[in-house]
Amino acid sequence: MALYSREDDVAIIAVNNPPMNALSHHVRKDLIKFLKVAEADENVTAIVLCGDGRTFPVGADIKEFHKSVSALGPTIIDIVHALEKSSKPTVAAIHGSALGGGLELALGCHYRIAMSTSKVGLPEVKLGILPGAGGTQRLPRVIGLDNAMKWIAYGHHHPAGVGASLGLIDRIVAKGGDIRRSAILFARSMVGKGLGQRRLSNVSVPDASKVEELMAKHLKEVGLRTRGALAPVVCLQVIKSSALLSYKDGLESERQGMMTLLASSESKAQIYSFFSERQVSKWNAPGIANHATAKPMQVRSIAVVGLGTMGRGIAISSLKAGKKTYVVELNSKALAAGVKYIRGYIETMKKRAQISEEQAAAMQSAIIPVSSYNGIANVDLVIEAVFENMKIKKEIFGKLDKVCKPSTILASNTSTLDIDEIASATKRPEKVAGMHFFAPAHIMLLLENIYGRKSSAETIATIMDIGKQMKKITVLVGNCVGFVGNRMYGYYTTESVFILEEAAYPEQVDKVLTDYGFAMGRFQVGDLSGNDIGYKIRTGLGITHKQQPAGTPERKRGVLRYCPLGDFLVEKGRLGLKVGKGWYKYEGSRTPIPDPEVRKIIDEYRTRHHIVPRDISSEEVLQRMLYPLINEGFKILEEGIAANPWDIDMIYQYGYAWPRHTGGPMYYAFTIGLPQVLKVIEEHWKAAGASEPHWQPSTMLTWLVENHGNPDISQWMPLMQKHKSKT
Ligand SMILES: CCCCCCCCCCCCC[C@H](O)CC(=O)SCCNC(=O)CCNC(=O)[C@H](O)C(C)(C)COP(=O)(O)OP(=O)(O)OC[C@H]1O[C@@H](n2cnc3c(N)ncnc32)[C@H](O)[C@@H]1OP(=O)(O)O
Ligand SMILES: NC(=O)c1ccc[n+]([C@@H]2O[C@H](COP(=O)([O-])OP(=O)(O)OC[C@H]3O[C@@H](n4cnc5c(N)ncnc54)[C@H](O)[C@@H]3O)[C@@H](O)[C@H]2O)c1
Repeated sequence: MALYSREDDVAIIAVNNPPMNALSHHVRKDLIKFLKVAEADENVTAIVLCGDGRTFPVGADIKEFHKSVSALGPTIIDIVHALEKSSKPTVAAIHGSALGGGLELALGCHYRIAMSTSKVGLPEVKLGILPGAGGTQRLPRVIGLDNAMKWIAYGHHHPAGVGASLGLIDRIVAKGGDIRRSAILFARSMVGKGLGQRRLSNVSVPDASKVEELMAKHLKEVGLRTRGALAPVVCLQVIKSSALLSYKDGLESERQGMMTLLASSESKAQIYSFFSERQVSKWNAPGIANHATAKPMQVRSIAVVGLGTMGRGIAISSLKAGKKTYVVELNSKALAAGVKYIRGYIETMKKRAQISEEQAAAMQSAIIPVSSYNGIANVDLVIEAVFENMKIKKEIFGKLDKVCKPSTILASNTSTLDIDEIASATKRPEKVAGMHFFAPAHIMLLLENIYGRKSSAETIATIMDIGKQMKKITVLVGNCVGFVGNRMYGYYTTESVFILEEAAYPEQVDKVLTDYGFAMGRFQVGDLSGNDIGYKIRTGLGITHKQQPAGTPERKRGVLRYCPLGDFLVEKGRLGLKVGKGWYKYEGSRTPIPDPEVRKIIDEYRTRHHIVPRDISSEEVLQRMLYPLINEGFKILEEGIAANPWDIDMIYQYGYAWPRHTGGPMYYAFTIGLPQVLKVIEEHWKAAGASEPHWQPSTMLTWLVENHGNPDISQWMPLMQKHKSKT
């Protein structure tokens, strides 16, 4: 709802719809009603619009989208027009954030004042839609076409100070000031001044003459940065109309653009992603605990053991979260190198103004270098990030168990190993868990937390809370080889080399993936992270080409199909970008260049095995890359390793750069339709048989299709649970 009050001659209309003052239908009804009251009251000379509680409205109520209620009048644009038409000065008093429809309301006001700490923006594009209450027409009239294109096509939130420098905000109220009082005084001071040019629909776009040039520039940038997504392109086209058409016709173009986007699968996927991102924090470890019942332990200090690629980033994340951070290497040279990197990185963040001088100083003084486990006896949490080797990890956990105080939680950053086996090296398995960060750990937003068979409720709640404090998208999963992310990814890479064998070169496969929306294809990613990583894992499993006794068939490992092309590359020193060659070659930059040498390796291999390469369609490549991964996702759900399909989707969006506008592997399967996905998987299974188990259809997928067709993704788990409880 909204609240109406008077401060002498100034009417105050405050949106009151906790937690974020979203502009739900009932709020819109109140706003229009109170604007009429204020307009009719002759004792009112000016009107202040504000938000109660945490914030100014942050936009339309996203829960109403794709439901008819979002279209029910009064709409936000009706309120924008009522604010603008008012004969009395209207002032938006912004605290917290003014986003989306919230900022559009503010653009309807004649004036805008904001707290210096506030954020403003039109982030609709991140929901796969556009600002649909006049924002595409009004923002360019204030901040110019060039800025508006940037703001709307990327949807970033901007500090109010930046808005002020562009003329969007008329006055800034310093931190600690009273925004409502300032707005009342400001509104009163504007009474009697002309409102004509304050009504944005009357104003023209300042840089309208540059429209074609700006359009070309932004379309190019958007194409590169938000590959494959429709909304940024439609946003730009609609903003363009603000420079070419009347306000009224521009609004019509905005309405049509909105209708197109609302009907797209992309907006549904993005809205799903918005809620999924928030849903994952409501974790559940069945039979142990959940987010509502378990209490985290207070963690003041964290020790990071191993300062290689991962440990350094984890230590920076810990320092950013304000923790006293012990950094551990047994070898003094390795310790010094790790500490130097961490200290240097903090200074770089300071230089780039990503952190203040005080924060940098606090982080520097919170680093405690240690070269023996005894030095970390009293820490609250240890995160181990040493070599991926079970024997070494068990040895370290055994030692940590003896040295650390009984309450210390011991976590491993292993990317594949069994958490229960690691825990078995301690006498405190209830205090052991996995915290799987992604490289680079201080940049990547995903944290995949793993609970073991014996992890306690408090341990799980604590690692989830630490993820939140580190500002990560933190997803809780159960224990299995590779957990959720890497277990599924394994089949993606397996199938990719099978495609090379049969039909395509790396650049062809990668092109299909980038056309789908990935920033990079599978082979470019391999080169970037290092082809030796996978090689080490395969070596651990004893399956690389080199490890096989003479006479072993090149294309078989036991009964399973195998393709050694990745082994050949590594054995020829083609480790990836770091050495300038891998699946591609690199000539002094990160740009991958298709390499005739790689083609030769593939061609010779095909000839040796009498494989005649065949034509392969992009559709087949995409299905073969994505469907085994999806199939494995269903197996993971079936086994209870992930509690919900959106947990998997968030792992893929934030850990593996899955294009957000398709929602994630599980949501994408829902979009395609489960029956169609199952049909393709079954065809491959029939053709490949037991030698390619990743094509064996998941029982859950099969059951869902046979009994429910393509049920809504929100129903997959309830339907399965109901079914299981009956059987
Ligand atoms: C059937 C066909 C009909 C066709 C008719 C079409 C007509 C449609 C006309 C539409 C006009 C469009 C108007 C406008 O242009 C569109 C919009 O405004 S879209 C919304 C734009 N705004 C945003 O995207 C902001 C979203 N929110 C955030 O980014 C963050 O919440 C925040 C503001 C940065 C704060 O972050 P945090 O502090 O971390 O808080 P949380 O994110 O955890 O949020 C707390 C809680 O609030 C819920 N919530 C937040 N914003 C909204 C919202 N806009 N609507 C609904 N709910 C919201 C959030 O989900 C959390 O709740 P929980 O999920 O934990 O229960
Ligand atoms: N590199 C990645 O992309 C990535 C991603 C996610 C998870 N992981 C996992 O993180 C862990 C570390 O990987 P990495 O890539 O950082 O390895 P790395 O080889 O870069 O670093 C390992 C570090 O551990 C140190 N070390 C070894 N034994 C030690 C001991 N007993 N005590 C203290 N320090 C010791 C080494 O000196 C080295 O600095 C592995 O389990 C790996 O699977 C790696």
